[in-house]
Amino acid sequence: MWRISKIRANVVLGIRYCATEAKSTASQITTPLVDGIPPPATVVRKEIPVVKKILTEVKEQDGRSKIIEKFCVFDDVPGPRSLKLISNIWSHVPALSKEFTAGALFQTMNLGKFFGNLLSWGGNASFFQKFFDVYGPVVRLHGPFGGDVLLLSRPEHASIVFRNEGTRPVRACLDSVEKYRLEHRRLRQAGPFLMSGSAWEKIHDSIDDPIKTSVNRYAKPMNEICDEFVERVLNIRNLQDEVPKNFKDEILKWCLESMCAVTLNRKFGFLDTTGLSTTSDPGRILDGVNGATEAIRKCEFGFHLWKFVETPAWRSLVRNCDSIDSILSKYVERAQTALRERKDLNPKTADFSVVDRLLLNEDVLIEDAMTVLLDMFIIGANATVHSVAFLLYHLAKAPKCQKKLQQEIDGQTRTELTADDLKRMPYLQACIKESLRLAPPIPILNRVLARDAIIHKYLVPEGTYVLIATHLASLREEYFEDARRFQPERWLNQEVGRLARDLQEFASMPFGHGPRACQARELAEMQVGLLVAKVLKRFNIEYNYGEMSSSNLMLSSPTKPLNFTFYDRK
Ligand code: HEM
Repeated sequence: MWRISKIRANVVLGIRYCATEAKSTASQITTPLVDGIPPPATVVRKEIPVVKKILTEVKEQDGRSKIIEKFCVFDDVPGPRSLKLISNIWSHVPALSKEFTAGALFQTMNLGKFFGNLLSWGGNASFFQKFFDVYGPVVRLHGPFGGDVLLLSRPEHASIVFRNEGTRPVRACLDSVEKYRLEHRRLRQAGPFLMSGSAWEKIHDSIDDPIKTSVNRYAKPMNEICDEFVERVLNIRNLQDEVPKNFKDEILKWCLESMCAVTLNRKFGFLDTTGLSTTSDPGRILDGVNGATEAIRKCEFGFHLWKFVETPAWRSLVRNCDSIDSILSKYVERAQTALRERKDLNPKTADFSVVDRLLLNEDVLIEDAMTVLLDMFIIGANATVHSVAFLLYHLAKAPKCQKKLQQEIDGQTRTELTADDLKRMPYLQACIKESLRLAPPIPILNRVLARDAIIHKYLVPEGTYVLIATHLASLREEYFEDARRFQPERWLNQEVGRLARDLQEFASMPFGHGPRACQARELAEMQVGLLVAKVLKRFNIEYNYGEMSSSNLMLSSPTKPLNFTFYDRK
């Protein structure tokens, strides 16, 4: 087999023809707004310069030549010219340059004055849509501080990226959290979400089994915590049966309690009927998670000034992460002491939490276990809360679907549901998938290409940083009929959407793909499904405040207060 790099090294035949002058045309489409992603309104579509495809001819060993591929070189990938200009200026400032940094793109985004109307974005994937509307399905951004970025969204392109991500795929994100751990705390690891290479593989393997087995092991406490959540709703709703505007905090409390049960096998009392004292451990964890999330969003978005000076957002990140760390480390140390006193240390026969299992692993230090915990409590919890919020919202807005789901839930006679029970509820599973299709908590995946790949007939070199706006693909009519409608039934059919079977999985990827896909997918699906099943068993839900969308590319969250109305079911 000829490798692409070899092809490049060989003869490249053909002449690149001059680009035609860019013209502008306008098109108008009106479809409803979904999750903050407006359909392309008045789009000034640039005519992409026509570049003649290049015939690639390779010399075979016997000296004969053979044309094996047609492609365009990477330089031909269209993208905003002004960025190229900025790139040239900034390339003279090597101190700012960092390869593969996700920040490059977000810094780029802030240079909005160069894009005129492109700047009017809502902080979510709609920004990317504007690039695609102007430049087509494959867009190259010349990162001003180094590291070009390739923007994609289509399933056929995503499938190529994932085929070429290698066995230890590299994902780049959350530089601020990485700096906090590696430079500020001087830990040896940045955490499972952020690490790469063999260190990532080691920690990945060490948490895989503990997380997966916790799904069944902790079904009982997870059920009890969902029941407490239902009680909490009864306690906090007003005379009109509406819950307070800060209901997102209640979902976060449920999620953290559930997370503590699984990771530390311990009850914290986040959902206590008497409320949470801000000085209690659960109160401080809640504040810490909220504060850290906000600080990370601020740091990751816009200019990464905190890389050079201590900005208020950076200080807040440090303060909040330190606070969560100091509380949780107390419990991790207690878990370690308890383990020393235990006689049966065989994970197959004894009952161990995720943290116990990590501590029993000789390769894992306490500080490694802490980074795992913090990733779960900040990144995992935010994704779960977002998923629950939008599932409740979509069901509230689709009463027929809500009723159909309630019928399925009522068919369950057991009060304590296991992951298997939930899997046997196809409509519930379809509702979860559909809600995640419309509002994925992580709307953009990223990878660094592990080898050269041909994407849309462009030869994209190894090492290119690729952003895949998977959310935008999920909203395309080409792939899903009536794509902006919450229609769980579509997942019950054999043929989902309009794509060939091998591409269907790339049209909606809320948990990512490949070796770096979400490690807690089963756990998260269990938690979300269980909570919604318990809530709908007890209540009918309404949401009376218009359309909800989500903001932020990093740790995204609903844009409106979640003051649902929970009516008792008759
Ligand atoms: C419904 C809720 C959740 C969603 C939609 C979600 C989604 C994702 C996505 C999209 C990724 C990146 C995948 C990729 O780049 O291909 C990811 C990674 C990850 N998630 Fe989740 N997640 C959720 C909940 C959780 C929870 C609750 C935990 C922990 C208890 C968790 C732990 C992780 C970890 C450790 C990774 C990094 C995996 C790696 O890089 O090796 N997630 N998640």
